[in-house]
Amino acid sequence: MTEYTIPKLSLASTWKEIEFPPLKNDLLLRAAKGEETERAPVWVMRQAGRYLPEFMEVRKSHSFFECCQTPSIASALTLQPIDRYPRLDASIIFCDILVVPQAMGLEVLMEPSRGPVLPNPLVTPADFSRLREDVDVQKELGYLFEAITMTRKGLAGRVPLIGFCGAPWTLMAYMCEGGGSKTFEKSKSWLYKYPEESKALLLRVADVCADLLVGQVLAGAQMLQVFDSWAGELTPYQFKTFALPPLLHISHKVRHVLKTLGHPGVAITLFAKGANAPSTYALLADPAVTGYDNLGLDWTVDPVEVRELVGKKVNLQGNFDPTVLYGGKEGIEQEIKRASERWLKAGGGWIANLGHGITPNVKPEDMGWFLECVHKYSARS
Ligand SMILES: Cc1c2[nH]c(c1CCC(=O)O)Cc1[nH]c(c(CCC(=O)O)c1C)Cc1[nH]c(c(CCC(=O)O)c1C)Cc1[nH]c(c(C)c1CCC(=O)O)C2
Repeated sequence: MTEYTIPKLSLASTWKEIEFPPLKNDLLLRAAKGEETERAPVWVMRQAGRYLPEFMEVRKSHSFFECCQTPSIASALTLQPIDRYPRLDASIIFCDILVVPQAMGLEVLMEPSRGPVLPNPLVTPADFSRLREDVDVQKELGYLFEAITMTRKGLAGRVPLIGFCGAPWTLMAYMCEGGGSKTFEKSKSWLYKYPEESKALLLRVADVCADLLVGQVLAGAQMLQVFDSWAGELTPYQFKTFALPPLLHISHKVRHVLKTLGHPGVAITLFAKGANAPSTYALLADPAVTGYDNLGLDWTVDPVEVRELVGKKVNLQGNFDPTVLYGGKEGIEQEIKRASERWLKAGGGWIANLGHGITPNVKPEDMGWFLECVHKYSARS
């Protein structure tokens, strides 16, 4: 693969001409630069999702991927939580990580009871022949760029807009398993049986991810996040050997291409869920090396302990237990107070978030209360 080929994107030459309303709340962007902000900016993974009645209403008449692929719907869904919760400090574009395998030529369905299903997964490396050689991100995923520009205008500067993609290992897991998995039998056996082919696949996926992220930034995304939801399935050795190189390809390519196009660049967050070995943190501690300014933490770690391991160069995001939202008003308040004290003790840039996505049975008013508590208890005196 030629390193860092400039993707063919319609916005490559025109991005400077798009005019956006000025940003009124820059808390997120400041925390992502390492500032110890007056209180933590807060947003939630999957904040536009099934716990919101207004989301379910739209889903009655549109399939999941129809929502992703129709810019006006994706934009409306992104704005739903922002309209409902004035305390949110960021929006994240409505889409899914699995649009990358789709762009590479695999069919992906979203089944109501099972979640994502890929009816024809990759079984052996011979199946690479079913993947597109050169993925034209503009052609396959241009709808996402359109949705981003539309959404950033619709936000009217209320909060910044985050673009995202899945991490290559997590996407490979879906592409080989054919959907979610408890054992990761198929995808992990690839790492043992076909290590070199796995690396090649991961890099191919990474290249598409990088182009997708570049396109999102040119379209107006003000920050980026890479979701490695299944990083915790890997041994620390496998994370270093298989997951990390393509993650670095993404961040370095995104930075290189944006610079080449005269763009100042944006902060990038890596959420490698479950990648909590001290030796893994050591690999991710320096943004100058990794290209990732922020690390998203899941709820199983303590921010003071992580801060001791990573130092202060990298900013941290997280990591309230997602099930705290089922804890009732008092339970929510107590836990946000307790956990916020740990975060303030940890110091450095902090973006408040849950340690994983918000789940469908959360009551919308409890989400509102959670946000209120974060505003209160994350304040630095
Ligand atoms: C692993 C993963 C996926 N998708 C994503 C991840 C990484 C984050 C994580 O670990 O949760 C990322 C994602 N998916 C979605 C977003 C939108 C932006 C946001 O965070 O609000 C984002 C950032 C919408 C979605 N993606 C999905 C929904 C719900 C599906 C529906 O409407 O039927 C939404 C709102 C579907 C989806 N998509 C995926 C799964 C496993 C599921 C089923 C689980 C579920 O239903 O919650 C794959």
